[in-house]
Amino acid sequence: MCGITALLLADHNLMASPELHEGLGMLQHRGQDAAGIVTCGNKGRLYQIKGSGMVRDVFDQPKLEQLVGSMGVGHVRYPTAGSSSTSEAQPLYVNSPYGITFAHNGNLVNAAELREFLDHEAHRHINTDSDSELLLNIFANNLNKTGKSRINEEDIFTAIKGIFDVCHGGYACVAMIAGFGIIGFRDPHGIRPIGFAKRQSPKGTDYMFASESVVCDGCSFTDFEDLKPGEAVIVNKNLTVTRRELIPQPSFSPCIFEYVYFSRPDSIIDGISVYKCRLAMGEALADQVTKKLGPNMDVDVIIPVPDTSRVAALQTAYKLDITYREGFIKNRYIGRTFIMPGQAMRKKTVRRKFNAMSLEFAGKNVLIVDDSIVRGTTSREIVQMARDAGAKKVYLASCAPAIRYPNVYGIDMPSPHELVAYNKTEDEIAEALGADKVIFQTLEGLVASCQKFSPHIKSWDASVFDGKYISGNVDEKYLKHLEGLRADHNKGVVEDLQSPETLGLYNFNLQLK
Ligand SMILES: O=P(O)(O)OC[C@H]1O[C@H](OP(=O)(O)OP(=O)(O)O)[C@H](O)[C@@H]1O
Ligand SMILES: NC(=O)CC[C@H](N)C(=O)O
Ligand SMILES: [Mg+2]
Repeated sequence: MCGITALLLADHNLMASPELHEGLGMLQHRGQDAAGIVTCGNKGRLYQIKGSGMVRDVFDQPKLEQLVGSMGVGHVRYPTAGSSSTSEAQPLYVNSPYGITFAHNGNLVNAAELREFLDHEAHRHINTDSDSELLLNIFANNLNKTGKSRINEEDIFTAIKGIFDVCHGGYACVAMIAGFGIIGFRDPHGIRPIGFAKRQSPKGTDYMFASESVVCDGCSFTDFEDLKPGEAVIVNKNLTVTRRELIPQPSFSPCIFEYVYFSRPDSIIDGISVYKCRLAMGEALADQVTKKLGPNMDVDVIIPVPDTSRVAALQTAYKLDITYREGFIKNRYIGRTFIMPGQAMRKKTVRRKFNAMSLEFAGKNVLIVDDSIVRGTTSREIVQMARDAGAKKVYLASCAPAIRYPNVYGIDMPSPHELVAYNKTEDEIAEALGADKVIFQTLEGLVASCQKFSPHIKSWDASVFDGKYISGNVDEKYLKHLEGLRADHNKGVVEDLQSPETLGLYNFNLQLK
């Protein structure tokens, strides 16, 4: 999952970079590998700072001051294609036509086909293994077909419709055309989230796009609206907003994992409060716990795995009328582990990140609640820590069902063999994690927890739970190919091969020193 944002200020004498930077800080939980901002000055010149690491590693005050201009785009990255090399940090840029910068959240499932088309037919040079570079070049190629020296909104809508026709997978995108304005669009299934909001200022209305509403809230924008599946919104530098649904009958299937784990609880995505969904997941989980452990269960205390499971775990405890306690203390300076690259780093980090307080575990039967169990990295360590802290019995409950299938739409889970639940029964999973029992949410329970707040959403991308992929182009052959490219044990090999020429065309990382 990546985070994207774009901002256009009504007052052309102000700078967009400070708020883009703040916005990226609020999206940090969506990507920790790289961050970047590109702004556009009044003469149509672009200014870029991007590099590997967290937002705080890439930017400082002097750098932000170099990013002049009242409009810009920003990105935080969690790679799902290519490598974590700095050369694939976003936003990406092509000078022809018109000077386009681009930021993408999601993943394409027909990247190989697009790459071939761009090479053989469009004759566009692709410099990295990033699928986002392909999306950008399809957009550029479509815009180029106008043959015009200056384009208008119609041309942009036609170019985006052209993307929808050929690019399959999950994609929420923002773009900026130099001297023209900013654009947001969302794939025809609306798998990945994006919305936009406005703010009155003395010179007119400012506009902001963001992956999550929390960014717009935090920057005092109001009237946040999600983009519809297959919709594009253009805000030009004269502050005219034009929006169009480019797919007549889109099939809306937003990613349900946004509600389980990815999004911040204080975001409203597609009209649904993530916080409320997590409370509902906690309640539904309580029913499963009762079913599996019986109404007279021997659980003394419920303990969440910080951070994401807290909201749901509290509600599970409330519904079961069992004491809730924060037994694991998390080091607040260590980021999310699931989105870190490589199993070795994830494992090491989990161990350093948590500390179990014996006074909450010693001599007790504990029910540990997490939002999801994916590779089992967290659960394995947590269960052991609970035992080391003196727990008698350790039950483990997950607010999401067992994850048994890869994700292909922007979450880096490319290999079923890395998933702890793959090909295992619940008892086998419990054994693998060292728990006395594991209890999973049912898929019906999860869907109902989100659906109750969103009767307008009839279908969800729940592919990691049920193996049903909404877009075309996902078959056994593709899944094998993806696993070959991106499974943890292969990723290292690919990255080594690319090294050391991963500096990127503009050597932007040299500016960072
Ligand atoms: O089974 P695993 O492969 O370990 O993945 C699942 C765990 O990873 C996530 O936590 P993370 O530390 O990324 O973020 P959080 O602090 O938001 O909970 C998630 O909340 C689970 O705890
Ligand atoms: N997680 C994402 O959204 C990743 C975007 C894009 N596929 C990349 O790897 O950069
Ligand atoms: Mg967690």
